[in-house]
Amino acid sequence: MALIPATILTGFLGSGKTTLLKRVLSEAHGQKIAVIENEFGEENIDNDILVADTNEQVIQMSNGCVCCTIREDLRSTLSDLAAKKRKGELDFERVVIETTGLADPGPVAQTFFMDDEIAEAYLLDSILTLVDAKHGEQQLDTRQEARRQVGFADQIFVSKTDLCEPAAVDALAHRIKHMNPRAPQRRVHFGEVPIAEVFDLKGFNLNAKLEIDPAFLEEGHGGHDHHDHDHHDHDHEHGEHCDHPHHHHHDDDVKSFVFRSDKAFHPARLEDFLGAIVQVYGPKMLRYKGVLFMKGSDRKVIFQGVHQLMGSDLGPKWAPGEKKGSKMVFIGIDLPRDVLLQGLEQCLV
Ligand SMILES: Nc1nc2c(ncn2[C@@H]2O[C@H](COP(=O)(O)OP(=O)(O)OP(=O)(O)O)[C@@H](O)[C@H]2O)c(=O)[nH]1
Repeated sequence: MALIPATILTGFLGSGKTTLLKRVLSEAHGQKIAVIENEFGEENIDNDILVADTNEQVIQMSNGCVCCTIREDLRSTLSDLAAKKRKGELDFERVVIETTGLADPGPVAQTFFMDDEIAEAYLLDSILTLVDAKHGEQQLDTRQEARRQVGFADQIFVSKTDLCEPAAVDALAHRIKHMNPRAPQRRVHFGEVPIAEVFDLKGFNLNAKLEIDPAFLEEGHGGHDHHDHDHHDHDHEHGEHCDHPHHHHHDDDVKSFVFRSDKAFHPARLEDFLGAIVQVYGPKMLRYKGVLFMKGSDRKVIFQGVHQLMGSDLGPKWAPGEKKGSKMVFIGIDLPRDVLLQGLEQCLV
């Protein structure tokens, strides 16, 4: 049986992975694509954002990050998918794994080489990395995950250049080129990219990966980092603070929490509250998004933001009989959870 091509889609929180994937899925006429969605935090909002027509199988992997806590889940999900395809129970031609924005692509890529069963069923086609032109410099300065995502990329897409001065975009492109001279770069506007630049790149070159991380294929690498993104106070869990790439403490200071309610939001109140919150806490708000139940609207409102920049779109109509309600996820550093949750309660009708 032919190997199933697999693509790993990475990029820091809010860099535009889902936007690009949504675009690709709606453009991939005739191609059947299985998507493995991994989200940081307990709520999978992207499910509501991605188009879910019959050509795609979207498999959710929440409550952990594929690069560490739920890496075994990734292996078994890939194994199940391949078995179902073999038996004719599922029909798809390729797999795309959208990682969390905090994932280290190394351990995710390793899954395709460490396990014989996976290696015999799949061919890792490429690692695609999105870089947010607006926030990229800062993310690369402060987050090791962001640097590793660039380092491991076979192809880099720079998003949100529309929000930046051309000189700033050029400087970022130069920096990325320096970090990863091998990967071609392309600027993408809201995920608009020819499908030929996304699939069948045959970009994954094991030798290049080994240069980045000599321990890349060592047994057990990454697999014993059982840390939990929602877990507090575990900086000292491993009893060491070295910069060794195996100990990617990407969750040390990043926490997430969820707001849920069955009541509708009062649109103006919510807008005022969020506007004020991002003024104060924007720099610490790495990512927030939600599906909202708004008073006076028969459609879902998809709301999301990165730092101070936020926006909303009208989503699909609430289906007849569907229980209306809102859910929002906030991912950030030292966010005042109670202030946010109580403030949001005040915005309900
Ligand atoms: N201005 C602008 N905004 C963009 C562009 N691409 C994506 N966005 C917006 O950036 C926000 C984040 O995009 P997503 O595609 O959800 O990012 P993501 O990487 O999937 O986010 P996480 O999975 O939460 O890490 C959304 O509001 C997008 O509409 C772009 O090229 N320009």
